[in-house]
Amino acid sequence: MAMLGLTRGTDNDPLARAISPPKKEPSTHKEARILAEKQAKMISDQIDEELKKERVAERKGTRALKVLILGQSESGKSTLLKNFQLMCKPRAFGAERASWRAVIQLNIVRSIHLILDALSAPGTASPRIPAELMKVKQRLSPLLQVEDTLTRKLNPTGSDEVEATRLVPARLGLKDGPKEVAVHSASGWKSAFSRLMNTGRDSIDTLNDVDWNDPNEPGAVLHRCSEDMTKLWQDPVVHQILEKRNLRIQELAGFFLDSLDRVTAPRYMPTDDDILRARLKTLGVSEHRFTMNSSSISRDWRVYDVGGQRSLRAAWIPFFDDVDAIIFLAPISCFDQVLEEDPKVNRLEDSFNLWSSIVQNPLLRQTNLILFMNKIDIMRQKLANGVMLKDYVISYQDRPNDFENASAYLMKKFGGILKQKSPVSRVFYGHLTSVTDPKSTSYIISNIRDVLMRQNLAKTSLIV
Ligand SMILES: Nc1nc2c(ncn2[C@@H]2O[C@H](COP(=O)(O)OP(=O)(O)OP(=O)(O)O)[C@@H](O)[C@H]2O)c(=O)[nH]1
Ligand SMILES: [Mg+2]
Repeated sequence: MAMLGLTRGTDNDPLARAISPPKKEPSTHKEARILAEKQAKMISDQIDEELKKERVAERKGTRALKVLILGQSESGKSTLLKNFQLMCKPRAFGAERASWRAVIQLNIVRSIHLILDALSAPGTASPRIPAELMKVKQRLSPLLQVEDTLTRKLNPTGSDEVEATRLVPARLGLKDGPKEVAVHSASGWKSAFSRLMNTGRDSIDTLNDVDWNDPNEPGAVLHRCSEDMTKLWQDPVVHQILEKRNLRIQELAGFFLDSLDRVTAPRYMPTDDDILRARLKTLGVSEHRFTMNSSSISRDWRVYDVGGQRSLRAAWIPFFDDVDAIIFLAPISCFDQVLEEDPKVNRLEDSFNLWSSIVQNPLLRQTNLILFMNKIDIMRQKLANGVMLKDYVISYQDRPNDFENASAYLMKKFGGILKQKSPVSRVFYGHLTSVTDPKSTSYIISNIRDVLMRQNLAKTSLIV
């Protein structure tokens, strides 16, 4: 690796000029500069050494397998990554349990905020709100105040790691909406959070991180509002209004309103299942290292989780180089939904287009493409509730509106795109998944692991 700053005297080079020391440098500055340069050289040498090792390992065929998880926003990428963590690093996964509580609380507040917005939204077709429900609505107003406190809790050091934007429920005709919190990496915010928890403040219940003496503490506010939230969620008028506005809160990412009693209890600790259901949007790309074992072979994997929102997709491309496999998540239950970032685009259509551009990409010719048709649990429910696939996918025509036929049809469509658009002929690996179910997901991950490791072993023995 070239060391900038150690080679001087190139007067014509503007970069060298800009970083060279002043002609009359005081001796203390000179010493500090020389020390800094020595340290920089040491770091540079270490990086060179690591790169050398990586290249040697690569030649021997033992470099880490590189796997990218791709798909649109809310497709389940970070949830799939949590499954990898649960399988390969269960202790670390468990140690981070408490950090997820604030995310779950924020998810609850978001659902309630959306319902309250729907009740306040203008619209003559909505039923009249009974006086008792109005009182519940009023008593729940402190909940909306804790959104900011919760966001700050997720970002105790005030870093750029965490961002919060307001969702604008355009369909409701309102200016303001609940908060959507997003993070840059899957681990930074958690370690900042646990550092705060380990400061040992006496007044705080460290197991729960809840200061019960503070009336504004989110955990305490949620606990106090629990009964009213349940009343709101179970009210038939509320359900009529939500139905009229076509708002299916139970399908929202991070839905916990059916478990309010448990999740708002004073000593609540998120379960594995809760963590898999918690929603925290990803910004940027984060790398995660796992050691995978298959038939007595052990291999390092680097798994990359990315942000799926449209504006974040350009950041995927630098990671396409040398990638062994892409797991592409297409949430098929979203066939009747539009993108949050662009309400003109149907989500399933977006998944087809994205899949199509990935299978065609020349940089990915050598890459295994594995499709997860995800959220099949929601898909089953939706079709059973009578939402018609043919209303959104015209080519489905009069085929039966059941899960078996619908999923087989969509799988064929994804497979067809691969066959038609891929520049090389390749195997189509397609799975029906529900990545919030850790049991079936770990079974699928094990299958993929075995296929990739066997394939890589075959390649290595050809090389040797
Ligand atoms: N019911 C159900 N929910 C799922 C499934 N997969 C993911 N989810 C939920 O969908 C939400 C979104 O999942 P994420 O993993 O955060 O989505 P993402 O693809 O990482 O989204 P971005 O970070 O915005 O790109 C989470 O609340 C998950 O719990 C599934 O198969 N079934
Ligand atoms: Mg994510």
